[in-house]
Amino acid sequence: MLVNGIWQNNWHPVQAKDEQGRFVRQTSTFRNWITPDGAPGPTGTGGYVAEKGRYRFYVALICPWASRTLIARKLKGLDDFIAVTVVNPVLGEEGWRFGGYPGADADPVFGATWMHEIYTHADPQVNGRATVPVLWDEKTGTIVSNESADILRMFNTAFADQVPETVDLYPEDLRLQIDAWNPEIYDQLNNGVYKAGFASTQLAYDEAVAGVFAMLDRLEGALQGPFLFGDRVTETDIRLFVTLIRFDAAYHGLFKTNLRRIADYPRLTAFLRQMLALPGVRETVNLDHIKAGYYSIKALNPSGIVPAGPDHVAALLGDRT
Ligand SMILES: N[C@@H](CCC(=O)N[C@@H](CS)C(=O)NCC(=O)O)C(=O)O
Repeated sequence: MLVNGIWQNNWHPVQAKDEQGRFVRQTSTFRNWITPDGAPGPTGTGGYVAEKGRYRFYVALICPWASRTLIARKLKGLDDFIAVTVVNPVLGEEGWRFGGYPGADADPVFGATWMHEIYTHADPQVNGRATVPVLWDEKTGTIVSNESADILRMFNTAFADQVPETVDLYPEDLRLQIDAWNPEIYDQLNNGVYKAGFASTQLAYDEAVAGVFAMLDRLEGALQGPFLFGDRVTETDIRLFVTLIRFDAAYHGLFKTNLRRIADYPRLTAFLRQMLALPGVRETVNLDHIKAGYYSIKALNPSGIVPAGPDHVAALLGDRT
């Protein structure tokens, strides 16, 4: 991590924990918004006008937080508006790095080696972890946002008058439901699997696993299909999808969330198929990056061996049974 813009060699790839051994995720540091006219968004300062080609998006395909924003970019038809740079899925000795793995890109802006260099270009005194995703403004040379929940929402609205795509991922009439489900799904499931995986006490692990499966059971009961709130796909579906699609291949084994697989839940499995059938969503799922990335976490898998299976994405797509 970075302290006053200096990379710390004693950083720990596992994030902070509380006194009971529970994993604690850092909060994001850059919270500005791209808006149609550059007016400030709900947080941060203004000046970030929705201009085609102005912004670059740094992501890791292993990362569920980055992936939820990549899916929004696809569903909103923003491929030609916002360029993407994919980092190496294996967290290196100085965090995320560029290139050196199939499907990982070089940094086209600075030719940087490490993601933390992008952070110090934005703010030479920056403090905190060099996380992905990062939304970079090529015009002012800074980070607009490194908070995926905000980025998902700004992709929903900022370029709306410039693209033909009409899908609304945060529609007015569903906001109450979306705002009620999002934090619970986040706490028990999206971040819940990490709390199980990085627990350093039995108590913290037991608590987290109970939360994960309580939420999966609840979702299995609530999903009438095709999506959580009916016929329309919303940001809650995207937030749910990114964890479910990683579950059987990574969390079930590495994070020990192994009471059941998603494949054991018929409705959650049908939901995954629906999501994968949406335009562009399949392209955001890279099982090789997901497995290589998670199984390279030395604290959890010292040998670094990546398991052979399962190829559940192919199974979901019907390539194989
Ligand atoms: N609040 C952030 C969290 C992002 C996050 O934790 N990203 C992880 C990868 S999935 C990361 O970059 N970790 C590197 C580190 O913590 O050093 C968001 O949702 O955008």
